[in-house]
Amino acid sequence: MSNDLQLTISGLNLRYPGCQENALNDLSVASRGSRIGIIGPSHAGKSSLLALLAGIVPQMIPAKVAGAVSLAGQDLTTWRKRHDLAMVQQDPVSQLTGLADTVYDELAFSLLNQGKSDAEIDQAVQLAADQLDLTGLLACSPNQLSGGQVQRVAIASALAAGPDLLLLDDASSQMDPLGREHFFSWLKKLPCPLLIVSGEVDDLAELCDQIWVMKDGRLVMAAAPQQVFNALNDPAFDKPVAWKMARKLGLELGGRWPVTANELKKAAINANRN
Ligand SMILES: Nc1ncnc2c1ncn2[C@@H]1O[C@H](COP(=O)(O)OP(=O)(O)OP(=O)(O)O)[C@@H](O)[C@H]1O
Repeated sequence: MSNDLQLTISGLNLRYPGCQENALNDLSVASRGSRIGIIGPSHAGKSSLLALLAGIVPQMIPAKVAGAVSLAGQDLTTWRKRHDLAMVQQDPVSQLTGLADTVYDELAFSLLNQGKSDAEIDQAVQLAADQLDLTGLLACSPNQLSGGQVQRVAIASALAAGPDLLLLDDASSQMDPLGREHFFSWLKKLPCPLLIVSGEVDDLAELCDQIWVMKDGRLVMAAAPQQVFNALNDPAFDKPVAWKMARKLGLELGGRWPVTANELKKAAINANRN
């Protein structure tokens, strides 16, 4: 699989038992690039979409599903049999094994199950810990950690197994501002494709090749961040700070308001030249 996500969804409908409404309604979209951000208000269906891609729905959480999903030209079920997909859910504590005495053991857990050697496990654990800034916490009990630290452990555990695709559902919600900044700059260097649900529109604008906008189980728009935040006119969706500043200062770039710090800088330089 190339680094592009190559995810195609056609006419996807999902309804939980006993519900009157679909959680996903006739969703059709094709990914562009390797890092896709998903935004939307509560109940938009963001978590349901990720849970379906991960196989949690309908395997563990029952739901009626119709439509087609393919990854790299294979249908989702076939792709999942041949590849590793990792998902970090909204509540990181529920994702810890509950069996590990230390953060090291927690990170090693899935690798042990994969039958890796001690040396391979140690190398993968040290690398994942280093990437998520957890090296100093490897000897600690997972029970002693803050919410943001638990989120980083859950992400490092997912990463240690070397997934072909990473799904992150609001995985930075409990991190402090500095932790979140490190986390998003680390995501930029991630070698595998990524689908990330987050309310951090500034970070998503900087990180993502494409943003999917969802509301009430429907896809409202799928486009590059600059296109999305310039076209969205719904108060339910926040705009990046760069967009707000550019609009206040009248700093356009190619007929649109910038959405990243770099774009804002370019627009300011252009304005000074003219
Ligand atoms: N296990 C479930 N059983 C029944 N209904 C569910 C279940 N999970 C989600 N729903 C419903 O499906 C709809 C979409 O929920 P979902 O969690 O996917 O949205 P979301 O965009 O992730 O929302 P949030 O941002 O609040 O997490 C909601 O109406 C929700 O109540």
